[in-house]
Parts: sequence; structure tokens; C-alpha cells
Amino acid sequence: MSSGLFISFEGVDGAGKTTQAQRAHDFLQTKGMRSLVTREPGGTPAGLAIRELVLHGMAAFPSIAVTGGTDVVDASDDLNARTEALLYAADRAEHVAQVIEPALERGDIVLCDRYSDSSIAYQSGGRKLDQGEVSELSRWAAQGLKPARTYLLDVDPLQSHDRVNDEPDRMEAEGDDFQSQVRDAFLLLAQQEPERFVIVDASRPIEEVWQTIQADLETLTADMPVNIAPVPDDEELADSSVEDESDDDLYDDESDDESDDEAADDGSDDDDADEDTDEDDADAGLDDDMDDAESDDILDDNVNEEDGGLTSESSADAAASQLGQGQ
Ligand SMILES: Nc1ncnc2c1ncn2[C@@H]1O[C@H](COP(=O)(O)OP(=O)(O)O)[C@@H](O)[C@H]1O
Ligand SMILES: Cc1cn([C@H]2C[C@H](O)[C@@H](COP(=O)(O)OP(=O)(O)O)O2)c(=O)[nH]c1=O
Repeated sequence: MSSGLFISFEGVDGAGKTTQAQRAHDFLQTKGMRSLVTREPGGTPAGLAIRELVLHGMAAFPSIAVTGGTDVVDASDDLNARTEALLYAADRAEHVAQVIEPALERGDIVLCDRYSDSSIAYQSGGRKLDQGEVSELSRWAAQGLKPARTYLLDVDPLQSHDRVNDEPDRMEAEGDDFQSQVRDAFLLLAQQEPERFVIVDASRPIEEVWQTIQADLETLTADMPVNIAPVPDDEELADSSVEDESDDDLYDDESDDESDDEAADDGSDDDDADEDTDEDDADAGLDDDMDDAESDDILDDNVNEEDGGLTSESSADAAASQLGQGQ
């Protein structure tokens, strides 16, 4: 039986899932608890390839000649809804087996940006596939693994849409009705499993949303072991730099040497940065799968790639080069 804790973040696009998952990760680090931020689709090398396909369709693979039987299938034809559901399920199967389960086995706290509830909300709520079938497909892919806690960041999609300036992907390009059906489906799921879900009003500012999540996370992780050296949070760093300054002031009174100030500040900053990196690498012990830094890189890479546009020929190449990096 695994000793970790599995937490997911759900909600419509732009609700703030990525922002809050990262906040949770930073918070847990300050408590000395090892956590891993990951996401669906795209939490594994194979998942990145699937992500390209589900978010951009065949436009992601312009070099592939598309033929079907005697008829040529137009590459601009959209994916069938069942194909889409299977692709998200395949991404999840790989993600659970390669990343989530091993991390939970190690006793880590897994912070997952989207999981099974997204399949039900989008493929059933949005695409109108049978909810029982989508749910069973996801359960099978995930070998029954469910989060212990799901934060549903609930916000009107019209509001969250304004937060995202990127070129819309396949899913984001669906109309307002689709997005509001997805939101309703999430809310229904949350009502059905109140012990797992915490519904968070995500229309509020980032800090307020985080306060709600933090309060719950404190309780949820109260019995989790401290397994890394606590990383100082921003406040502690600010406090220590105030102490540094006052020390420096005293020092200045005696020597009035500005270069000492700079040397002291630079030294402490570098030390902190080095400590963080070393701890992540050594303590997380995720090198065999995907460590935090790699996971963040993948997130960053994808965001950047999406910034570059959906139909550019570089899309599949970029994915291929990411796969190379991920292995
Ligand atoms: N509560 C919030 N209020 C205003 N802007 C937010 C809020 N949460 C996130 N954002 C901003 O909205 C954008 C999308 O946030 P992100 O966390 O990536 O959402 P998601 O992962 O749900 O798509 C980012 O620019 C982020 O800084
Ligand atoms: C995990 C999952 C995601 N999706 C959709 C939701 C998103 O529109 C898209 C993932 O895009 P992504 O950019 O990761 O989402 P966000 O902008 O919210 O961070 O895939 C599904 O339709 N089904 C699923 O099972």
C-alpha cells in the first residue's frame, strides 16, 4: 500500500489550477514535505505526444499523410469524440503507471493538474458521451486510482477565459455553451462526492483562492512525514535579509564598506538557490521517472510551444524534441 497522498486540481481552462498547484508545492516544501507537480494530458513522454494530438488534432503532425481506405481523409477533420476519450485515457494509463503510482509508493504528495474528473466533465459533460462509460474507461486506465482530495476551482468560464491570452486549442475553441456544460458537470461531480471535493470560489484573487486551499491542505497533511529539509518561504527569506541588513548596518558603521553589503547579499541568495536545487534533485529522488524540475520544464515547454501557435510545422518537431529530453 502506498504511503503518499494524491491530490488533484480541476476546473475549466484558466481557472487557476496550475497557479494553485504550484503554490501548494511551494507551501509543502516550506513544511519539509516532498511533493511533485504533474499534469494531464502530458505528464509523461508518451503523454506529451498524446497532448499534441488531443489539443491540436492532426495539425500537430503535418508530415503525416492521412489516408483511410480508398478515401483520403482530410487532415483538418476533427477527432472523433470516442477517439478523444481513448487518448485522454491512454495518457492517464501511462501517467499513473510511470509517474503517479511510483511517486505515491515513495511517500510523495502528488499534485496533479487535471485527472479523471476532467474526462467526465469534458468527454461526457461537454462531448455528451455516456458518463458511466467514460468513468469506467478512466477507472480502468488508472487502475482504480483516485485522488484523496480534489480542489475544484470553480469560476464562470467567461471570466477565466479572459485570463488566458493564448491561441485557443481544440478544447478551448469549443463555444461558451460547451465550457459552461463542463463547469456544470464538475459541480455535479463535486456534489456527488463531497468528502473528496473542496469547491473553491476561483473568481476571487489568486491569494484569496490560495488561502482557502492552504487551510484545507494544512489539515490534510497534518500527519504526513517531514521528509526533506524545509525550504524557507519568501517571508522567512525576507526576515533573514532584514537581519542581514541590520548586521550590515552595524558593519557599515564600523567600516562603511558598500562592497561588503553586496558580497553578503549575493552570497546568501546564491546559497538559497543552490540549496533549493540540490534538495529537489537529491531528496525528491525522482530522476528515474520525472523530477520536479523536468516536470516544470515540460510544463514550461508546452506553454511556450502553445504560445507559438497551433498550426506551425514546428509543433510535432517540438514534441519530438521534448520526448527526447524526457527520456
Ligand atoms: N484567481 C485568479 N485571478 C486572476 N488571475 C488568475 C487567477 N488564477 C490564475 N490567474 C491567472 O490566469 C492565468 C491562467 O492561470 P492558470 O493557473 O494557468 O490556469 P489553469 O491552469 O486553470 O488553466 C495565469 O496568467 C494566471 O496568473
Ligand atoms: C485530462 C483531460 C483534459 N481535457 C482537456 C481540458 C483542457 O481543455 C485540455 C488540457 O489543456 P491544458 O492547457 O492543460 O488545460 P488548462 O489550460 O486548463 O491548464 O484538455 C479533457 O478534455 N479530458 C481530460 O481527461
